[in-house]
Amino acid sequence: METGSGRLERVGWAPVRPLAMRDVEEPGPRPTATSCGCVKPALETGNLLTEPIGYLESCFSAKNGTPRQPSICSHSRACLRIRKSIFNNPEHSLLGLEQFSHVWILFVFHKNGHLSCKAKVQPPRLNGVKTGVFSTRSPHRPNAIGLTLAKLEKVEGGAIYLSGIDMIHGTPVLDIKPYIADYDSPQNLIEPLGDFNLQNNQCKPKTVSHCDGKTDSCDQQQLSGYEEPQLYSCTKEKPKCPEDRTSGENNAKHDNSAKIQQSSPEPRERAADLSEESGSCPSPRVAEEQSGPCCLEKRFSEEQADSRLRRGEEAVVAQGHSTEMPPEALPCPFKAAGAAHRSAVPAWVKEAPVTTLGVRFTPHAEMDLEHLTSGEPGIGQASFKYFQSAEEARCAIEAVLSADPRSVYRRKLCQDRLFYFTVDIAHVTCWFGDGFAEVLRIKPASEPVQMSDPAESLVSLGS
Ligand SMILES: C[S@@+](CC[C@H](N)C(=O)[O-])C[C@H]1O[C@@H](n2cnc3c(N)ncnc32)[C@H](O)[C@@H]1O
Repeated sequence: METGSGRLERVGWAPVRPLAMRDVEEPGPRPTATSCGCVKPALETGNLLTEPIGYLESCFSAKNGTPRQPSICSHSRACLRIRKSIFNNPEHSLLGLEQFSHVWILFVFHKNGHLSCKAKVQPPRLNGVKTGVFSTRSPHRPNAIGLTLAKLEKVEGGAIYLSGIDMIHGTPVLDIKPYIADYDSPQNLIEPLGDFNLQNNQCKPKTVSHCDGKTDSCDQQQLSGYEEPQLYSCTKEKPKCPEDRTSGENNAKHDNSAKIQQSSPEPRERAADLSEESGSCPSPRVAEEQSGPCCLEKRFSEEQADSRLRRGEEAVVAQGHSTEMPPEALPCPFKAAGAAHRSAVPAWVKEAPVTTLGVRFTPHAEMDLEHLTSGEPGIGQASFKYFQSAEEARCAIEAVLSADPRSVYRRKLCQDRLFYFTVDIAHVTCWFGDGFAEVLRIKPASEPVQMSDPAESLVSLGS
């Protein structure tokens, strides 16, 4: 349940379970129960009373249409102001952070409504098939804590500006940590462990090829043999790469001699959509090959950066298994390989049955987008708060839609229904056809997004 401040009630407090059960199951110091049945916060017991360091100002106002992973939409932007109640001088807490290109953001899925106690979830990428919650990036988890690797655009005073995010406006942020490739990314890439057979709901272990070398050429070799999933198909010429401009704008940051992590990741169009699906679960469909063109040409260096990000992401999901195969029957890649440096993901992460969609805009929608940018009479003086151009807005809309943001339920049972989402000041109406999404209208969002923390306010990230 949510509190007035937008936080889940149980955040900071241990799940309310009978003490007798805890006595049996959990060794270690016993928490003390209060009269209300809560457990006293104590580091020793892991019952941490959290206090958000800030509330995110995001270009996504609601869950609908928010990317399922940060890598889906590099144009998605946000700002986080450190609250004065946390540190007297919030800017002091951010000293040195500007030397990093990427940061981990730990946050609360505050709009989940309640904490989840379901051990199995249905990631949209599995199209209705269930798997264990801890093998997914589902927002519905026992402690409702999210983890996102975001690009750090700039640090200004007591605020950080981010891009490549998948959190909604008002998200309570618990912590920021620098991304350090040497610590956070396993050095070697190996192939997916097995084929996730959706028809039989079984995992066929695959011959795993290991690369023990640490050179880029080795990585490259492996990657070149790897089929990239395509996440979006542009209908127009490729726009100017925003990262190019951003890096120019952030010269001061990049010129800093202390900044050494050139190998840091560049979250891009690739996405491991491991989030949970809410709604009903129709029967799984037979796996299909992913198809469709990918218009995002990448520079070689970006490819390398992407590969590093992939390795970082891949480390998150360690073992592939279906819900019907006992986990103990499957090989553990880390133990089997006897190497701590390797990461692996189940095949369903990379070869999901969910197709990447082509995205198109009707002439009407194209006109709407122009109006939105120019702030023409009758439309109002709309101007983007987060996007730096109409082209960025278009790219973000395309990226969101090409990853098919619909729930499995909608995908299967409400195919002809209109789909709405708001990004920045654009309220987008679209529909989905076979293998594509079409944007019908883009109108100014009627209501400004409300902050969870009333002390905070919207800022323009374009400045
Ligand atoms: C699948 S989760 C992944 C988040 C993070 N990258 C992770 O792995 O923990 C991302 C989805 O969570 C939902 N979401 C984002 N912010 C949220 C919030 N504050 N409360 C509830 N749901 C949120 C959106 O629907 C978004 O598509």
